[in-house]
Amino acid sequence: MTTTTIKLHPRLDNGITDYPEVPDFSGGTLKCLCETNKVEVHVDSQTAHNHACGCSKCWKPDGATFSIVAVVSREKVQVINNADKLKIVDEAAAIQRHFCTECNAHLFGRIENKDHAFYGLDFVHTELSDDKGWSAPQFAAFVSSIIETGTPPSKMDDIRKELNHIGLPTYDVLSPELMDLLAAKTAELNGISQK
Ligand SMILES: N[C@@H](CCC(=O)N[C@@H](CSCO)C(=O)NCC(=O)O)C(=O)O
Repeated sequence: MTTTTIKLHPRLDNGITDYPEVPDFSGGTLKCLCETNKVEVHVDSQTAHNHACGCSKCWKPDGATFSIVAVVSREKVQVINNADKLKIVDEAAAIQRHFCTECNAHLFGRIENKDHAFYGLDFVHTELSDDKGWSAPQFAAFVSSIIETGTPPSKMDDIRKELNHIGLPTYDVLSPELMDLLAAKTAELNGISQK
């Protein structure tokens, strides 16, 4: 189905596969890619805002151009095994991505800044879970950002078409709904009331 030679992501290249979203799904366990002593993180909830992300910072499986990442309340995220293998990619980043120091998979990204619009939410890659029922990707974010990591601008038209073809609207930042939340937080922090 892919019209471009670019690999979007194994779960997007043949359409949106492996996302049999289940209405009352209540979560599952994310496991890192190590053969043994896997880091395990239990997510005790369905996720929201699942999306393909083209930014340079979100974890992608080998060969993929996009990550697939969703959010969930931080209280629902608990490391249950091999926490000692986790480290933070960049403590100065808005999203503190906790990765496995052996296989490099990102288990969860946490926002610690209480003034951030998304404080209280963790970012997770549910492809790291064998449990079936997680929410499916709904849009593609930070699409132009893939140029920053080597995709030629000449391929962007085909890539956007392909993302649209599989049902994902494309944005060069986040979705309008999430951008509105970020802007409303900025207004709040600046003491501007919405009439
Ligand atoms: N062009 C940059 C964009 C980086 C960026 O802003 N990434 C988003 C991704 S969130 C998931 O969709 C973000 O909010 N980052 C905050 C952070 O990483 O701490 C690039 O590609 O690097």
